[in-house]
Amino acid sequence: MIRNLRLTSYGNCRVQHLFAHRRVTTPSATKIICFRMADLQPNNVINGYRILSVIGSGKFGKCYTVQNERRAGATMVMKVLRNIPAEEQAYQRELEVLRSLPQTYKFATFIAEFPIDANYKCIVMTYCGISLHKLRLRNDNGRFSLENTLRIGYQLFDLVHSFHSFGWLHRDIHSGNVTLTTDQFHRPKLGIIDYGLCVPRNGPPSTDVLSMWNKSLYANLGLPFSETDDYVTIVFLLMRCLNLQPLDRGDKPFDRPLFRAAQKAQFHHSPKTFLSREYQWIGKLYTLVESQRYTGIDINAVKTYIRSVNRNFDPSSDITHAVRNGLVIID
Ligand SMILES: Nc1ncnc2c1ncn2[C@@H]1O[C@H](COP(=O)(O)OP(=O)(O)OP(=O)(O)O)[C@@H](O)[C@H]1O
Repeated sequence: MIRNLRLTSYGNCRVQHLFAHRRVTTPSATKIICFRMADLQPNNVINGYRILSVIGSGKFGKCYTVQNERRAGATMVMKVLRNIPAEEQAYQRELEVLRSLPQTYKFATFIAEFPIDANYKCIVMTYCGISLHKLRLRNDNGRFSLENTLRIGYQLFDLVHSFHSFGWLHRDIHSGNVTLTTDQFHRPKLGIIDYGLCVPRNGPPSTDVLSMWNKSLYANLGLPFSETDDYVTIVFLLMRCLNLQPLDRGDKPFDRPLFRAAQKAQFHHSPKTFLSREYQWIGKLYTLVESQRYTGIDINAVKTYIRSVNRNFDPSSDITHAVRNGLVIID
């Protein structure tokens, strides 16, 4: 305990010292700045935000939960990113999307932005809860129940539809970017985060090759990204919820883009051959979503189909969760 306190206060001094020097504009003062990621420890204060804990790291940086030091209350997220040209576009896009979205539990929204030094910068945004990826790994069998998977699918089609209505295609929907949060009535709901890969919905066609397991065949081939490609990723996310990896059979080089595209093409042609009998519904859901590629999604038709998977069960009901050893879990 005492050791922790010492470490914390060392870290605090260092960061405050750093900001004191940032206010001085002489060249010699600039040289003193020597921020390291290691300075971001629980209890340190950066620009008025007190760090609570690390919640994740990704391609672009590290994320922390923080609280405003002066107005303790809501937990927020601080994303710390390296200041390098290769990441500038994603950084600017994330800011643009955060600023454009309405204040709701469904999406992260903008709170603040500031540089730490010449090498690092931060975005502070609203906190949207725990990712489905983390929640799934809390279960011994690494999966959610069929009922909760259907509830997740039922909600996600509406959620992505709502995201599109604000003018963006997400392009990176996966279980690490979908969170379990609560609405204003404290009911469990899903949220979508991480907007660095977004493109405007009605902008110039985006033809990046997105060669990833959870992306559509079309995105893997670099064809213009459309709403349908975001919806197709929901189908792959549902497979993950059930810990299914039908495209990655372990015996082939699935990590190679060309091989992956070929596998995707086979799946696209005949999803049922990749899935056992109890999971045929996922293949049919995939085909239903893809069949609407050129007509525009009919969300009600998709939700009606999800309802039909188990007629004794209502997928619009709340996702069931519990607390085990102090951690929220979804069964
Ligand atoms: N607003 C938020 N609310 C809750 N958790 C968040 C939020 N933003 C980020 N996180 C957490 O931090 C993790 C990494 O954040 P994010 O996905 O934005 O980073 P990234 O560097 O863009 O990662 P990726 O590899 O997914 O592109 C997320 O998986 C999530 O656990």
